[in-house]
Amino acid sequence: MSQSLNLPYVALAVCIALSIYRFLVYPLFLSPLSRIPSAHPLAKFTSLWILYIRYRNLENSTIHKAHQKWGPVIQLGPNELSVNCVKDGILTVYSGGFEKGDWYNLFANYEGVRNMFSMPLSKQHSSRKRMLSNIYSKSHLQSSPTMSSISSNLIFDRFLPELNSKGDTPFNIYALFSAIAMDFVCAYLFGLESGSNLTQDEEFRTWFLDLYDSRRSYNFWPQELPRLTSALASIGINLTPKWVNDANKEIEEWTLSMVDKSAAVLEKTQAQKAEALNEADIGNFPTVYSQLLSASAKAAGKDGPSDHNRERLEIASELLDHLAAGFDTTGITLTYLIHELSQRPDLQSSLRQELLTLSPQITQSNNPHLPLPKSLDTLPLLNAIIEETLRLRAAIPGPQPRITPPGGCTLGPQGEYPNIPSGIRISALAHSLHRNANVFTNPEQWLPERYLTSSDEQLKEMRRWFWAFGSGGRMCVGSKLALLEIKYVVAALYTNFRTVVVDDGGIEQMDIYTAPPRGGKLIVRLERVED
Ligand code: HEM
Repeated sequence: MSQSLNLPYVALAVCIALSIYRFLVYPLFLSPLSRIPSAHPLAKFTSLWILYIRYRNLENSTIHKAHQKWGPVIQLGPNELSVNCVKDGILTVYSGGFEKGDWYNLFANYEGVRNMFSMPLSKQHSSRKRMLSNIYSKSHLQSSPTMSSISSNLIFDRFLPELNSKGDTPFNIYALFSAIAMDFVCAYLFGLESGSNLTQDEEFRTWFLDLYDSRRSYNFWPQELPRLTSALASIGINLTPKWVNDANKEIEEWTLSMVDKSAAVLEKTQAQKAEALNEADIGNFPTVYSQLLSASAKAAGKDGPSDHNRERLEIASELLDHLAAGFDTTGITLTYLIHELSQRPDLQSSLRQELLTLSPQITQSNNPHLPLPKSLDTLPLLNAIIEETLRLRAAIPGPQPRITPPGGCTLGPQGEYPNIPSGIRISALAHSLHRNANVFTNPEQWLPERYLTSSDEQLKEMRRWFWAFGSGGRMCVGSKLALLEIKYVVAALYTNFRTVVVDDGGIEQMDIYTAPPRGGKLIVRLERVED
């Protein structure tokens, strides 16, 4: 009798002992992660702390402060780490074998149609990347007649006329930069005629940018708690408001319309190669669409794709990701570059002097002739200004999560943390890597001069830590396109104008993965420069 009475107490005691072991003793003393410093006292035991930080949009600054306090490897949750070093840090995590997890599912489009960015496994990802890398390479972009025609058209027929139309009226240059960046990327994806024209169509620009921005703060639930989000959705509780899904659908429809126009252009010209087109049509060639279509057909074999609608959605999902990844980031970078340069009139003058050495100069009278892209690469100040903006104001400053592979890994600059198990979420973030004071003196200051006066050794070190485009197999495929368009836009602007900030309220970057100015604007006034 007394024995059976004791049984529940014994069971309770066992449960308590097991819980103490599982939730206190193991994480504090026995887990291979136990020696790694915690970003917060709760991080060893629960993910609630880091979830709260993410929910409040405080992630990048909080993780950075924790790295400054606790070193290059820190624990964010029972199964989550952050690294802030190159050796046994980003070189380990981003060089292969560490797959993407559920966090990237959100970037699939058309109800789950994956694109390169959201493909979890490297095998599938690399086969898609092989289809696309060549057309995004520097050599291809710099020698492509289509890219040359696109650049000339967008700079002379859209961007400069738009700037000229402003007179001395202040305007939001962030919206204009987002527009020209979208037109560049869409023209390369779909061709000039089938792509966007946000630069000249202000009404459409406002519609699109509002639609796009309205969705920004609704990523938390599906990205951080995907299972809870879908479980609640299955019983009718939607954590993402319906209008966000509607906004996504509108953007998807818009992309499909550009895909279909590109298909019609290709069919009309019956050309798969840009070289086959005549001079007038060259800018209308849908480079990326055409490449993806032919590479997919090749991959499908001689019978071609079995489901044409599925193929259309696969292509649209991929291209939608490129336009979204391409316009937002480039617009943000240009905005911060102008914000910084506007505080430095002396540097604007030096930049202009450098730009006047280009041949031909980027003035309306030289329309349609632009200097070659490679001549822009040789301008030290222009390149230093861009590199420094990408460092201090990385458009994607937030963590890029990966999962530790089967077999685990070793972390820490001196390999201090061996035996990290598989299945751990691990990230690095440009925000922190770019603020290492041992590498970038006065890291919080925008100092393009650092690239002009540092020794070769220092420059090499700065470039090892430069991470605005990520690194490894999943690194940004569009980095060379972004740099090309940024250089043309900045060169066109400062050859012809000075910029003066009128209102920079809310210019600070949001503390999120892709980080635009909090206020969504930068109001400037242009002053025409005389020859
Ligand atoms: C200043 C401009 C840009 C910045 C700072 C930037 C930054 C990045 C970063 C950091 C990643 C890796 C993200 C991660 O793994 O979580 C990435 C990936 C990517 N970016 Fe960019 N990007 C820029 C412009 C562009 C442009 C113009 C395109 C147009 C094609 C583009 C397309 C992509 C794609 C498709 C990926 C996924 C690559 C893959 O999964 O292999 N980006 N970008």
